[in-house]
Amino acid sequence: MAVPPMRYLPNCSLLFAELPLLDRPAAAKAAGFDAVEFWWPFAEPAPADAEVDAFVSAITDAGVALVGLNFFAGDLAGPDAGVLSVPSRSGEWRDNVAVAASIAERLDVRGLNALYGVRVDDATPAEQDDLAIENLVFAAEAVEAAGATVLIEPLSGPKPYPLRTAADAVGVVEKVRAAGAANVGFLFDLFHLAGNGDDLDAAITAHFGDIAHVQIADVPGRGEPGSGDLDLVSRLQALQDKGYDGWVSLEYTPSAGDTAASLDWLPRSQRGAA
Ligand SMILES: O=C(O)C(=O)CO
Repeated sequence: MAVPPMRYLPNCSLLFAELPLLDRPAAAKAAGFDAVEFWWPFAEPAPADAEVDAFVSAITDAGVALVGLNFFAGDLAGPDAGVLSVPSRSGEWRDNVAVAASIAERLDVRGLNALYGVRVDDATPAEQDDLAIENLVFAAEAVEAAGATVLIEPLSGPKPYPLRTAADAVGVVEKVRAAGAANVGFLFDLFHLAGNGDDLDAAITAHFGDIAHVQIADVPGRGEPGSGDLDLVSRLQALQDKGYDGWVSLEYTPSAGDTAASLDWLPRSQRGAA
């Protein structure tokens, strides 16, 4: 498989996960990458300063850029997929935004991924959507000084997560912009969208101007490119042909559990920042 020369980075919540979290940035650097991203790396929305400092040091000591970071998303391995549209969790969201914004300022993080949250029984979809826009504007304003963009991602899977298509996610981007925050963009995750049966080519055509970040994994299985049957190469080529010059995150689970072996498809010469 020959992928176009783009700026690739590993998502270190899934890649290098055979190592302790704080050892992963250095492992990514040793594997040839200049940048990484993480899902929220702490159990709490507002961890102790010492925990944050240790994470920041792991990034800077490794000599990589932290390009992307998810905001706190609740129990992502369990029932949650974000907290920002869940009324009982707005306090956690606001506490978390302050910490995430400070990390963004310290490390010059470009994109902060704001998972939308699942539907809950004690609020209507309309109430959750109104709260989501309010909380997204709050986050966008908080990270503006760092020059960062808030990212909106569609997800696949069984949770009652309402953003399933590119149009769903871009609809939220447009509402946040209409509410006054310009630094918000669409996270074009090819794995989740393909898993939901969305038309990737149509999404690139219709929503290219809103794409602020790209994530890839193969389908089915969320393994490395080549482990499934999704045509990632032609979609990356289409993005490049249209002028996408942002980052492409490798957000997959190495199919044999070994990150080094899972990177054979990406020559070392294509791993550094272009
Ligand atoms: O939960 C997931 O699958 C994600 O992609 C989070 O960003």
